[in-house]
Amino acid sequence: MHASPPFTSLPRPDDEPWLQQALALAEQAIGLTDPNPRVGCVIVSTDGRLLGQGHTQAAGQAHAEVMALRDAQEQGADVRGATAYVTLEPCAHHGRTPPCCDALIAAGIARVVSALGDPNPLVAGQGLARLHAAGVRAELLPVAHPLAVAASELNLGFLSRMQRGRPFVRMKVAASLDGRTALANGVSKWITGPAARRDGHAWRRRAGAVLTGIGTAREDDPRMDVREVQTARQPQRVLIDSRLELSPQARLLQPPGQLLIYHALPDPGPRGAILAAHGAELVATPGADDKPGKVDLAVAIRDLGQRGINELHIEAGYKLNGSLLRAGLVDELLLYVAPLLMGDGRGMVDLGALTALEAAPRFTLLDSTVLEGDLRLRLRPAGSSPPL
Ligand SMILES: NC(=O)C1=CN([C@@H]2O[C@H](COP(=O)(O)OP(=O)(O)OC[C@H]3O[C@@H](n4cnc5c(N)ncnc54)[C@H](OP(=O)(O)O)[C@@H]3O)[C@@H](O)[C@H]2O)C=CC1
Ligand SMILES: Nc1c(N[C@@H]2O[C@H](COP(=O)(O)O)[C@@H](O)[C@H]2O)[nH]c(=O)[nH]c1=O
Repeated sequence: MHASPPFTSLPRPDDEPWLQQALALAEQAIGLTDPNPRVGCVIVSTDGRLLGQGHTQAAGQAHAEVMALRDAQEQGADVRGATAYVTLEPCAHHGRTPPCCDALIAAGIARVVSALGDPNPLVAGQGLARLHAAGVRAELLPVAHPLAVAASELNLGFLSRMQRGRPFVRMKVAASLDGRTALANGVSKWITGPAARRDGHAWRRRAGAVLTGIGTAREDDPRMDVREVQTARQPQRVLIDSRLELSPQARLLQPPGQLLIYHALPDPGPRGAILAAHGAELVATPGADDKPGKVDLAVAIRDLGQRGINELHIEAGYKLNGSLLRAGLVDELLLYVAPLLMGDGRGMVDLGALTALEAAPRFTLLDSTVLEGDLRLRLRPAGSSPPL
């Protein structure tokens, strides 16, 4: 969903470092802006001086363009005639804050270079059109430009929600060399080392919600919060618990008011009442006839999109992982492999017995990194394309 020409144009060579800087600012908005996108803005004078910069704040607060204009003002810089580099098309609509386009126009900005068009089909292109109509030179990078790709990777969750109505789903798994995620008796702490676990928390922090299954809740009594890295807010915690079997003593219910449970019961009954009294929000999403008594995972994930969740982080056991993968609901696999063998035990993903390799899900490797002796692989389903 991008504005049509005449806006699309290749950046000039001297634009690229400023766009990179705007992207670096946008990265600072990770874990802060949900449900809004992560946006950075840099304002530069015609003779190449940095006048102001900023990134989007928490939802309801200032957007990147306003932060950059404020920064310039605080420094006494005159932004008339300057160029604003933004990682996402400035908004033209009144949301919780006034339109950024108007702020840029009022400040006398002469040129706006945007890495990405607004993916919201209801408003796409309107920001650039409004700037253009006000005499501002509005430019948009071609979608395949590496800086446009970097901007969309940073906002995959927002793009996914706008274009597919559901979050970008990242499944995290910590496994042994022989692909085990728990011993046969359910013990799984810890397979990976501290650096890999800290890295896992950085990915939790990035997400608007962390989702697990009742099997994991039962065996591990996990907290599913962000503790190992600093964060401005905790992601929403989500449990798939078809029959509302969660113990009221579960750590997921602490602190109260932060757990969302999808279940499949026609009537939540006394168990539901107890969980609700412990602060859980219960949502019935019963499956269709082929999965009676089970949560409809696609419906639950779509509901999370409606609640403003851009990136959804899954940390579940092999059963739920298998159901999500088979339903085509997984966009990325974050796999930590630790150098140990665990013998008989639980695998990563329950796919049942496949009879042909053609039916085996294949992945494309995005990147790999070593974290103090553990290996992290980031993979996407082969043939899938990100929601650009
Ligand atoms: N190393 C790692 O990265 C991790 C390891 N683990 C380990 O995994 C083990 C738990 O695994 P597991 O029991 O598979 O736990 P899960 O978290 O996968 O939860 C299992 C539950 O998910 C439900 N489920 C599966 N598919 C669906 C569906 N389509 N709709 C609704 N519900 C569904 C099942 O419900 P139903 O019973 O109705 O079929 C089942 O009860 C523990 O030992 C834990 O330590 C857990 C997380 C991460
Ligand atoms: N065993 C294992 C992981 N397991 C995941 O971490 C969860 C515990 O989360 P918390 O209670 O917040 O600390 C657990 O339920 C499971 O989902 N993660 C890893 O990075 N490495 C590991 O070796």
